Amino acid sequence: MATYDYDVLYLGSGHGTFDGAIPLAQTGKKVGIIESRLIGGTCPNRGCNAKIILDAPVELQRASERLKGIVDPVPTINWKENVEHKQEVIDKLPVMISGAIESAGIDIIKGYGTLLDAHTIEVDGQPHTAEKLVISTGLRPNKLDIPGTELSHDSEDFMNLKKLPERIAIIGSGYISLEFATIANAAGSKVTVFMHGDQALRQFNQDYVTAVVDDLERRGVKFVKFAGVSAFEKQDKEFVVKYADGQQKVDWILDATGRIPNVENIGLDKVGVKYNKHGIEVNDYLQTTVDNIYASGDVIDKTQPKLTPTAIFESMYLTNLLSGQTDKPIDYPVIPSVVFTSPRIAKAGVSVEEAKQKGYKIVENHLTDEWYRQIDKQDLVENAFIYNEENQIVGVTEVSERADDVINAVLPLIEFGLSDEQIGRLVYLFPSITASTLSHRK
Ligand SMILES: Cc1cc2nc3c(=O)[nH]c(=O)nc-3n(C[C@H](O)[C@H](O)[C@H](O)COP(=O)(O)OP(=O)(O)OC[C@H]3O[C@@H](n4cnc5c(N)ncnc54)[C@H](O)[C@@H]3O)c2cc1C
Ligand SMILES: NC(=O)c1ccc[n+]([C@@H]2O[C@H](COP(=O)([O-])OP(=O)(O)OC[C@H]3O[C@@H](n4cnc5c(N)ncnc54)[C@H](O)[C@@H]3O)[C@@H](O)[C@H]2O)c1
Repeated sequence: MATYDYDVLYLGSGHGTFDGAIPLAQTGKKVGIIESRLIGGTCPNRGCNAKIILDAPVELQRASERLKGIVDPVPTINWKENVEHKQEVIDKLPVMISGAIESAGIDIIKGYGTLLDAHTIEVDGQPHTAEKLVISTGLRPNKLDIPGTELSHDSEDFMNLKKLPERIAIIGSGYISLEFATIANAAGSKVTVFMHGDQALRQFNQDYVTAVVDDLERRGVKFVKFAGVSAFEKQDKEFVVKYADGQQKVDWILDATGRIPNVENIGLDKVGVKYNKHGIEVNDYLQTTVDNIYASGDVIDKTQPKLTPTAIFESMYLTNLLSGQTDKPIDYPVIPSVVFTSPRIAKAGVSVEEAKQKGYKIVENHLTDEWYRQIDKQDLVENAFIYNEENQIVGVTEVSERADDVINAVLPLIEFGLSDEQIGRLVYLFPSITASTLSHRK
């Protein structure tokens, strides 16, 4: 039998890898991780963690704005300090994650890996072999294929800006666009969002999205629908966005038109791992078209949302599969999702749209005047609970400043299909967002 350097070798070190690789090594497997950039991947270093730190002062500013007269004055955001604070907090993350990886006895191999054959990944001319490989190379920002595309920037560049540009153009109207439009607008930049069509955040309840977009418009963000952005140009110190109805001068351009899988130039074709423009093709065991090669995280072509909780769940599933603790296919739980605008929009399970198609019961609540939400004078609180034929909650969505907490609170009720009687036995702290929200569930 062939001997390899490792039992399992991961390509990429994000959440699709490290959450599962650490417990896998603790089962006694010899594990290696190859990473070309910062350990921990996108989420801690240039995604979720970084973004939510930049957003914290926006939350504070919004709350002070609503409590004007009680809390004065409404704070302004010091961009430079905010970015420095973000950096100080996130700089510790790759160090901490590397420490946890190495304490578990895992080798970290720094460099860009390319598959040579089904058991070998080469880094800087050095082959590393393993019985099983896990490809977890994530996504990278899309770049519009238009003249002047090199003049635009990505989400990572935005979060590292030392000075906030006076005028920012954001292309696209998905998660990154709306979250960053919120942050830049609150910090004082003039933002224009160039939309592909006439709908932002298409995966979310459109009534809630419209309310958030209207609020951003009132705050000065301009939305250009069916923009048909065709070119970027540089004129002296300014940049010009050319679009269907004309052109607009700005100081900085953010291309937020989606993220694409890192599947090229890593040797997948050579070894026969199939992929397409959505990512690597896997079966229900996260196994690729080559038996001993698996994939995990955002790089997989999947219907599940490409988010950190999904990547963590997949890497933990592979821990169990590759250590022999399960031989069952992956069984995804309900994966919640939130867009960190202010107010936020969050959801889990069956959507209102699907519920209408299926004839499910929909309980809609307008909770702006509810006493708990009036503590900080929230001016937009709407939610919807979806019930199936057995009267179990199968979906929930909310727009409010606390929408993320609400969805987390309702999630176990959906995932475990609790009956009304069982939910009645859950006694929550009072006063609290969970107690307040669940009292309006039916
Ligand atoms: C701006 C932004 C904000 C986000 N906010 C949220 C959020 O609030 N909540 C949420 O759930 N999700 C959020 N996400 C998504 C989240 O970051 C991803 O779902 C998550 O990071 C996926 O983990 P992963 O391990 O699959 O990929 P990644 O974290 O991208 O890790 C892949 C790693 O592989 C490395 N790599 C690639 N190719 C090679 C190679 N050939 N050799 C060596 N190394 C290689 C890369 O350098 C990278 O470190 C956000 C993403 C972005 C961009
Ligand atoms: N809160 C979160 O969980 C969070 C936050 C940020 C990012 N993310 C992750 O990162 C991924 C990428 O975020 P994103 O906002 O870049 O992608 P996205 O898929 O959410 O949005 C892309 C946007 O670009 C638009 N677009 C596509 N092609 C275009 C074109 N040619 N011209 C103009 N617009 C075009 C789309 O219509 C859409 O509005 C998300 O899907 C998500 O997985 C998650």
